[in-house]
Amino acid sequence: MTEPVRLTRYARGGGCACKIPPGELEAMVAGLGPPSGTAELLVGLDHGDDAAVVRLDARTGLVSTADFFTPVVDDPYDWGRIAAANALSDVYAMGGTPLLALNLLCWPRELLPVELAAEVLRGGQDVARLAGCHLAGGHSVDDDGPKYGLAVTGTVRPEELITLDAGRAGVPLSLTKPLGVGVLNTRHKATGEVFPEAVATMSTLNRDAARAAVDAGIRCGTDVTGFGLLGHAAKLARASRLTVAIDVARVPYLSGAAEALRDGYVSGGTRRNLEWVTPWTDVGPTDEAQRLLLADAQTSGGLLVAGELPGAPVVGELLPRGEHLLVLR
Ligand SMILES: Nc1ncnc2c1ncn2[C@@H]1O[C@H](COP(=O)(O)OP(=O)(O)OP(=O)(O)O)[C@@H](O)[C@H]1O
Ligand SMILES: [Mg+2]
Repeated sequence: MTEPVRLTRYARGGGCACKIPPGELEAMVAGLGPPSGTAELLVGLDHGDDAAVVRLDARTGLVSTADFFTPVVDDPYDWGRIAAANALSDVYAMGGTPLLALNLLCWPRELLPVELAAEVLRGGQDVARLAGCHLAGGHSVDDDGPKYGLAVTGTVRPEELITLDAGRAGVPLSLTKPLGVGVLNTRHKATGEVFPEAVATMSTLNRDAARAAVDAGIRCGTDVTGFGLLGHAAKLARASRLTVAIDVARVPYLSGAAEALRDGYVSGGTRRNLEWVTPWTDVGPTDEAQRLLLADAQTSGGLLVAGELPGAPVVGELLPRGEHLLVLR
């Protein structure tokens, strides 16, 4: 009998933890200069929002994003579902509705059977179907390691756009999924243990959370992915020219997250996230373990929105800009 393939063995950093760190990414794209096209650009590169948006007409914006990454779990079907939910999330995070998606697939043909790639794509297709989004094409290349994701196009009503720079002081911050998938995925990669709760949260669409946010009139937010709660909160604070206070005791975690951290399952991406935010952070009463969990690199994480949503815990508040971008309290 042959051993089942462990897909995470073929991943350097897993999932959104394989993203280029925030500081390096910003330095890299800074040289691009301002975008220039004929359509009115509603959201561009200014603040590193979740997707780009151009105006089609008075009532419609076109939302465009692409996301792909290395395996976060060994099961190819689950990885496909997670990668698709994560890619679609950037459209939801802008207050939009995904309409059309294309597969982006890198596959080491000589190392891994093509049947596994078909399972990955089947997972992506099933999640796109749940989202009511056509998955109707893509691009595939032979590569050293597997990577999968989607390019997604959607629409948004311009007045319903959710962006990083629309925050106002005094507004509470809500988080729609628990943290901890980074440390649990790191443990899964090292030991093969499966964490069904983590797989379930990562493959859950942010569609309902986004709809609730738009209906509640929320206009500021993002999804919490590779830069962790602290990294994404810092981007929101910077873009909105505010300070974000995080009420540490209110932040929800998946079960097993604290143990995984204690047992040392911390990705390099998480450590880089914490290093990136530390110069701008008042760490308050927190210890390093708490800060690492708050900076845990998420894959297909929840929405962090400025406002209150039924069923989502309030984890902090927007404050007038003080000495720090982030205050942990
Ligand atoms: N190579 C690149 N060229 C131009 N812009 C880039 C490039 N890579 C990333 N960006 C932009 O930088 C910003 C931050 O990217 P990042 O991938 O962190 O955000 P995201 O798309 O919200 O990802 P996530 O799926 O993790 O939520 C986005 O506005 C993205 O479009
Ligand atoms: Mg995003």
